[in-house]
Amino acid sequence: MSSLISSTDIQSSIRSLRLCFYGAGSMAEAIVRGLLARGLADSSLIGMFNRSNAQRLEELESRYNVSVSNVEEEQLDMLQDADVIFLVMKPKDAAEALRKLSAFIKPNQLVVSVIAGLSIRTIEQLLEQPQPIVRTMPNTSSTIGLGATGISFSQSVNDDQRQIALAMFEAIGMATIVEESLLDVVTGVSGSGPAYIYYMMEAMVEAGKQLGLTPEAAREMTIQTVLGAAHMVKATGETPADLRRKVTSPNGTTQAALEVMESYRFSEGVIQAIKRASERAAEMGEEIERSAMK
Ligand SMILES: NC(=O)C1=CN([C@@H]2O[C@H](COP(=O)(O)OP(=O)(O)OC[C@H]3O[C@@H](n4cnc5c(N)ncnc54)[C@H](OP(=O)(O)O)[C@@H]3O)[C@@H](O)[C@H]2O)C=CC1
Ligand SMILES: O=C(O)[C@@H]1CCC=N1
Repeated sequence: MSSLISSTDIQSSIRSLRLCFYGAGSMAEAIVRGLLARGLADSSLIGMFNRSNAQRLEELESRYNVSVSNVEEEQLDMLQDADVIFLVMKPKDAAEALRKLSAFIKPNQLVVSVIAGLSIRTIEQLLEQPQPIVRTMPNTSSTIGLGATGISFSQSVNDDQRQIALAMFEAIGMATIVEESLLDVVTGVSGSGPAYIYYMMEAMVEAGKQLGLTPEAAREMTIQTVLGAAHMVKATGETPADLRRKVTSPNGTTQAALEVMESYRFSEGVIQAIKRASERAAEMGEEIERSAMK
């Protein structure tokens, strides 16, 4: 693969790559949908398979025109023929999947993992050979091109492969290269992050309904408020704290609301939640590492 890329036509180079998605759940779909929507992949070169859910494969085939298979030999062909293999199964299924892959993976095949907690070292252990590995932590907003992805590389990833990986994740949102040791933090902040915002939105909609808004009005007002707030931070370049102060009139409604939030230790709760998510990512990585030793 190293001869494929010049910096000027990286996008067309990526389009010529054969991609295999080992796992066909939410995250695999988010990446495929994002890459296709941005014209950065050719559906005829994408293969996807899962463990047992045939109906899910039919859905993906009809939605994206990708190749799918529930036949083991065909799945092995997809893996063997791929330039890039995406590991998109749950952490608990990773060790078994990687052991299977170790039997035939070739040194030039790029492995891209999105699995929370799973370290490059454990992937290498399970593959039992040096391999170019890109460890990432994206999020589901990649589906609409607004993902946020942290990326780390194994030592054997060459410059072309770095560019390929970076361009793929930049095409489906923003991507930042971080030290591998920080990927668990990225998981806590942005990997799980969309769920925190949805959780907040659920509560805002519920409050609106309880206070008499129709469900539709509560939902629409909440969506626009979150969208507007995120855009304001980005468009103005001001800090969230400054923008918050501009909403908060002395002794007004916002101050009253924020005081209630603080009495429930809202900020502290969010900080502790993100620390716990990141700690949990490390625990999940250790669990896979232990099963790799067996
Ligand atoms: N969801 C999210 O927001 C994010 C998830 N991640 C990471 O992405 C990974 C996938 O998560 P997500 O997409 O949510 O999970 P899903 O449960 O939606 O999908 C997992 C997929 O893996 C398949 N699978 C499991 N074992 C095997 C196997 N041995 N061979 C082939 N396919 C297999 C499952 O098949 P079947 O259904 O047939 O069992 C399913 O298609 C996780 O490791 C997670 O940490 C990272 C960032 C964000
Ligand atoms: O909840 C999880 O474990 C995965 C990782 C990041 C988002 N979802």
